[in-house]
Amino acid sequence: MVLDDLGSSLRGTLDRLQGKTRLDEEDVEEVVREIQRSLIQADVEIDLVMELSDEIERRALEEEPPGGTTARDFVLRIVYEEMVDLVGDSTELPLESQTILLAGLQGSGKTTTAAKMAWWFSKKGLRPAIIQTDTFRPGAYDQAEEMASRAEVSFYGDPDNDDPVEIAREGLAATEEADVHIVDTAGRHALEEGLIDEIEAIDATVDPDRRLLVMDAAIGQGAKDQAQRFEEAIGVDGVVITKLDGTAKGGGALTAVNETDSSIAFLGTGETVQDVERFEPNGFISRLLGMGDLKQLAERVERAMETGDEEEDWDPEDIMSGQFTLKDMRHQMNAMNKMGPLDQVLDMIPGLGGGIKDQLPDDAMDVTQDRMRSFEVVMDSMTEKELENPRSVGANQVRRVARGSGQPEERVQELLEQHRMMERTLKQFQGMGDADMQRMMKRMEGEGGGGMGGMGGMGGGGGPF
Ligand SMILES: Nc1nc2c(ncn2[C@@H]2O[C@H](COP(=O)(O)OP(=O)(O)OP(=O)(O)O)[C@@H](O)[C@H]2O)c(=O)[nH]1
Repeated sequence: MVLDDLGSSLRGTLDRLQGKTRLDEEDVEEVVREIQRSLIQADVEIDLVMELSDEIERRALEEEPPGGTTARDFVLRIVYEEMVDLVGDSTELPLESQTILLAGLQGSGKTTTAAKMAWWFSKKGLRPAIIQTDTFRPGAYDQAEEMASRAEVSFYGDPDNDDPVEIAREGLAATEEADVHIVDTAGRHALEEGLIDEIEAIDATVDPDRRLLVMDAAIGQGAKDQAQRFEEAIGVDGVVITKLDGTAKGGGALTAVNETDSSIAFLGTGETVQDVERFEPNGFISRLLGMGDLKQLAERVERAMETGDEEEDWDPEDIMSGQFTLKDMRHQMNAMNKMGPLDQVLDMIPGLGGGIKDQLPDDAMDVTQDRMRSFEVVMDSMTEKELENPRSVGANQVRRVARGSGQPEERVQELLEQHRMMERTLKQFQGMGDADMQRMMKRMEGEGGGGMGGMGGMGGGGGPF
């Protein structure tokens, strides 16, 4: 899909930040370089690339990662927010009577998009009509009529009339029973004066509620000039990016959005009238970065910032007294991102510290780090409710979380099983008084300190991770 390169190379760079809770300039420069490289490859205009990457760099160096947030999540949230800010929300398209004018170069996909949008509006219960004013390209009328019948919507054109403005006027009158009028216009190979004059005349006649610039995803560096000219001529309220089902990157359309201070309305993903998607920034950017549901992650980091340093608020004794949630597990995993984490956590829990840490096998942490990384990615795609109450997670949620995180369902199940095991172990400790706790620790140490007893070792399987 769009900007796929950004997803894979950026993911690699961000994963290298996995164990860090603080960012140095070198880390940030590496992430920014990756973003610049990928956006340029995706045909985003260079000035826009520099503007975006400067802001990411500034924020990553100036802003404090909130407690309990890894450097990777912190940078990811910044990249996500800046990308969403760049593409903006989808163009407002109220489900009510309106007239929409489509403009764009020859072959950009206007006629196809007119039929796709008409089909989309008809599925929303509205009565759309397409008005075909292209008198320039032979065959335009027949193609438009054919596509309108495939979309099963009203159509108006006049193959015997060579005045597009008159066709537009007559078309509005002839389809007055429709509530959404989509006016398709002629394209040209380039931004000729004739094209601009014609589109200005049609615009003045139909006085549309919305003007959408239709752009082929492959447009590349030419997007800026094209967007500027149509913006000057009629003003652009939104962009439709077509042919995203091909290899094209679509970055040029991001330039057009920036240049016209507009937004993206639809994505064209094939030649049939059903191959159309309403633009949605969260899904678009999350898919783009290949990082599961980033909106969840961004909101979680946001909450960590609002509630202060969660790490300071979190008292490991909490897990001995109440419900043990996946958030507690995440805290422990974040603590593990620092130095010798479980040791610290154990030291924080009365009676659980002492000689146990010397019993942990050396490679335990390494095995745990790998599994922790994938557990983190899984948790990034879980809702607050699921994190608070993992026992409520059923088969459907497991499927959704696996899809959103890009992890196998088995990994999601493994996380839930590890949580249940850890919770069971902790319940054994909860009923104990300090004296009992001490006696238990002596017994465990007496048995060669077999790891954490019910908490298991740190190796694969059987342990809390
Ligand atoms: N694969 C793919 N092809 C598309 C898409 N949108 C349009 N096309 C194809 O691109 C070609 C041009 O589409 P049109 O809708 O005729 O483009 P136009 O802007 O109306 O062209 P003019 O009428 O000459 O100005 C056609 O072969 C369409 O089938 C898309 O999203 N994906």
